Amino acid sequence: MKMIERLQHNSNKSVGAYSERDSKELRNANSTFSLRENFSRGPPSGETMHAPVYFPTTRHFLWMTKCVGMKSRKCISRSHIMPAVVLMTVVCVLFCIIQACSLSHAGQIGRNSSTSQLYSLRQYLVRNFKGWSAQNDQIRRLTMVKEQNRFPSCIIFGVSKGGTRAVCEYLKLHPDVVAPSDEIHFYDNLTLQKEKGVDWYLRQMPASKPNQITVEKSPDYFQHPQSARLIYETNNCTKLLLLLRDPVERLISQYMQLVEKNPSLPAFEEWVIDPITGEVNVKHPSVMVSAYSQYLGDWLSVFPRDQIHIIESDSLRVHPLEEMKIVEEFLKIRPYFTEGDFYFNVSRGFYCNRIRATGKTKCLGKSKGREHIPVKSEILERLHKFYLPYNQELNRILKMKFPWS
Ligand SMILES: Nc1ncnc2c1ncn2[C@@H]1O[C@H](COP(=O)(O)OS(=O)(=O)O)[C@@H](OP(=O)(O)O)[C@H]1O
Repeated sequence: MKMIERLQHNSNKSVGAYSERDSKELRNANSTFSLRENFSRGPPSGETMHAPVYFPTTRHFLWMTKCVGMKSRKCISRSHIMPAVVLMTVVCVLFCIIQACSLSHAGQIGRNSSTSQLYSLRQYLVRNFKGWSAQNDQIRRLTMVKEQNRFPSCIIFGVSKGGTRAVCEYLKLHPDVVAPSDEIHFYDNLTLQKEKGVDWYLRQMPASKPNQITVEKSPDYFQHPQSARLIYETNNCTKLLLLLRDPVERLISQYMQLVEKNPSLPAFEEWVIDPITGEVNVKHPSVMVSAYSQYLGDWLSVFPRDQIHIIESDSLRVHPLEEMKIVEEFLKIRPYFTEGDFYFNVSRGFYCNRIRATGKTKCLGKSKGREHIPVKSEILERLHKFYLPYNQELNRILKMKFPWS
């Protein structure tokens, strides 16, 4: 205490005149006082506020009166500046990363899982800090990157094994198109509709900019009785893409997929022919999906014909560029596809893509283009005969003719 009194006594000395020994002692003295203790004591009687440097509680007092208000440069020492610079650098770097991820998600930069995680972090921060959110919106307005989740303008609604993945992947190359990477299966799943609702469906769509359209592909919508009406109720302007393939080929393709998942499935002939009646087994939903006319009526009773574009699968396989140009026109997106975007991959047996930005090639996964089992001609004939009336009805409804109908 003696030492403190001496220091208080010296309080009218100038800072410069203060000896190094004194300041060392002052530091030690201050460190023995708790913050609360010092403030409750207040300045000793007779002590004036203009020289708080020499008051025993100087350190805390300084922080309260000068440093916090940043009015005095004296109190900003090197030990304060360095952490502040480091902190500001970290904040700036984080801000840049998060903004970059935002752009990336909007399709400006390549996407990967870590950027989408950071994008989610950014979304979380934006939601939670309203001030930052307002600032962020302003930045977005200024940079014209107004990205948001939108309901699909186009749904590839069927048919399963018709080449739906190929069309979706081709479309995703177009800069004006975004699409979820997976099938959403919302309109063919009553539980999803009841429990999660249409807001959930919207959240599954990737963010898009105003000049982009969203495309979704879930080929099982085609045979689901409620899908057409539900899609129309969500967005009656939705354009629909339908791929139709030779019904027998489509059935064999689906059987190949089923048998890969369940190797104990009977051989194709036994599976497709009902052992009791000796007729085509209509109990298999997969058999009936190829009876296209059965389902198409539902869609045409809800959607105007000009909102549905039909692609014949074999034509897409052989002439992808021509078919995609027609799709561009149908979707009213700017012409983008050129010959250089497609190349025939001999080992896969279909066209794959060449990515413009990187020059790399991109093919569909191994689950596409499975080798088909050989089927006896007698079974093939029976199947063609079975589908004939459905194909004729299809021609009548669509006023079109297909190579297999
Ligand atoms: N470019 C192109 N054009 C036309 N068809 C193509 C193309 N690329 C792949 N395929 C064939 O599409 C079949 C898979 O169809 P989907 O993608 O609709 O299958 S799925 O319903 O999503 O599982 C699948 O049929 P299978 O060969 O019978 O497996 C593919 O061969």
